[in-house]
Amino acid sequence: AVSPPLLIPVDIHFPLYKSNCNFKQLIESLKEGFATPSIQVPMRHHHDYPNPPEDKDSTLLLMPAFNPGVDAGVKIVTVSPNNGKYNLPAIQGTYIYLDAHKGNIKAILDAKSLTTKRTASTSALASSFLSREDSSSLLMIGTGALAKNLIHAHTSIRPITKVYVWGRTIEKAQAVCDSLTNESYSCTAITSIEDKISKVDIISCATLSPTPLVFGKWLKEGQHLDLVGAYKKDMREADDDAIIKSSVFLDTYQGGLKESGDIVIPLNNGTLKVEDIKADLFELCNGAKKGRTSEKEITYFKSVGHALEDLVAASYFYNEFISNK
Ligand SMILES: NC(=O)C1=CN([C@@H]2O[C@H](COP(=O)(O)OP(=O)(O)OC[C@H]3O[C@@H](n4cnc5c(N)ncnc54)[C@H](OP(=O)(O)O)[C@@H]3O)[C@@H](O)[C@H]2O)C=CC1
Ligand SMILES: O=C([O-])C1=[NH+]CCC1
Repeated sequence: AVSPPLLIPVDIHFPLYKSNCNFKQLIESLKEGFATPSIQVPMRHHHDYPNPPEDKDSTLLLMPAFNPGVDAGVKIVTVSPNNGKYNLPAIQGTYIYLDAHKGNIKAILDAKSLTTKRTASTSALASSFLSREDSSSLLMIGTGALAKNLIHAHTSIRPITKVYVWGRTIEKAQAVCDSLTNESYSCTAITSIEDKISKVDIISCATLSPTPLVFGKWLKEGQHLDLVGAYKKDMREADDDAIIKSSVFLDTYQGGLKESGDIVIPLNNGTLKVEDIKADLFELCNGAKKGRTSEKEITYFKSVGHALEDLVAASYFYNEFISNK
C-alpha cells in the first residue's frame, strides 16, 4: 500500500511530499513556539458524537491557531476509538495551513502524521524539563501510531540505551520493536507492565484505555511519567496514587484542566488542587517556572494536545519542504 503524503502543497505545484522528521529540530521549534507570546489559540471545539455502527462515541476536534502577520491554520481531526479493528489509527483528519496576511492556503497536511510527530515532540519537550538528564531507559505503553514516534522523540533528547514496549498483544509490541532497527538503543517487547515499570527512568503511555494502566504504587523516586492517551473526562491512564506521589505538569492549562480524566477526576475527587499543578509548557518554555527540582522527584506530565503545536509543526514541515525543493 502507498502511504499518504505528509504534506500536499497547494500554492506550489509539486506533486507529493513526504518528510522525515528531525525530532531535535521540531522539539526546538516547539520550545520557541511556546515562548512566542504572539501566537493566539482559541479554546478548541471538542465534540463527542454518536457513531451508530460502533458501541463507542467518536470525537471531533476543531483546532485553530494564528500567528498574526505570519501564518495560521486549522486542524480538523476525529478520534474513532474502535478503528483498531479496521487496522486504522484512531486519529484521522486534515490540517489547512494558511498565510496569515492574505489568507491564502499554503499547504494541506495529513493530520495523522502531523499529529503523531508534534505530539511525540511535545512529550519530549516536556521531558527535557522534567526527566532526569541521565535517563537511560524508557517504557513505552501502547503500540499505535504514536508509539514509534514517541520512542524516536524521547530517545532524541536523553541518553536512552534500553527501550521496552508493552501492548495488549505481544505481537504488536514486537512489531514496534522490529520497526526500530539500527538505533542506538535496544528495544524489547514485554508482556507485563508491572514487571518493568519500577525499573525504568521514563514511562510514556499512549493508549485508548479508559482505566489506569499505570499505578502510583509501582512508581519509584526520580521517574518521569508522560501521559498522552486519555483525551476525555472519563478516561485515564494513571490512578490517584500516581498523582499523590508526583509533581504534576500540563501541556496547557487551557485544555489540560478540562479535557482529560487524568486531571479532571483527581481534581473532582479532591486528590489534586489546581494550585498544586506546578506549570504548563508556556511557563516552562518562557522560563517563568521550573521543571524538575530534585533527582528524587517523580514528575507527571499530562498532554491533551494544543493547536499551537500543530501550527508550529506545520510551519516546520512547510519550511523544510521549501528549503528541500
Ligand atoms: N495528547 C495528545 O496531544 C494526543 C493524544 N492522542 C491520544 O493518544 C492515544 C494513542 O494515539 P494513537 O497511537 O494515535 O492511537 P492508535 O489508534 O494508533 O493506537 C491506539 C493504541 O491504544 C491501544 N489500546 C486501545 N484500547 C486499549 C485499552 N483498553 N487498554 C490498553 N491499550 C489500549 C491500542 O491497542 P490495540 O492495538 O491492542 O487495540 C493501540 O496500541 C489516543 O487516545 C489518542 O486519542 C492522540 C493525538 C494527540
Ligand atoms: O490534539 C490533538 O490533536 C488530539 N488530542 C487528543 C486526540 C487528538
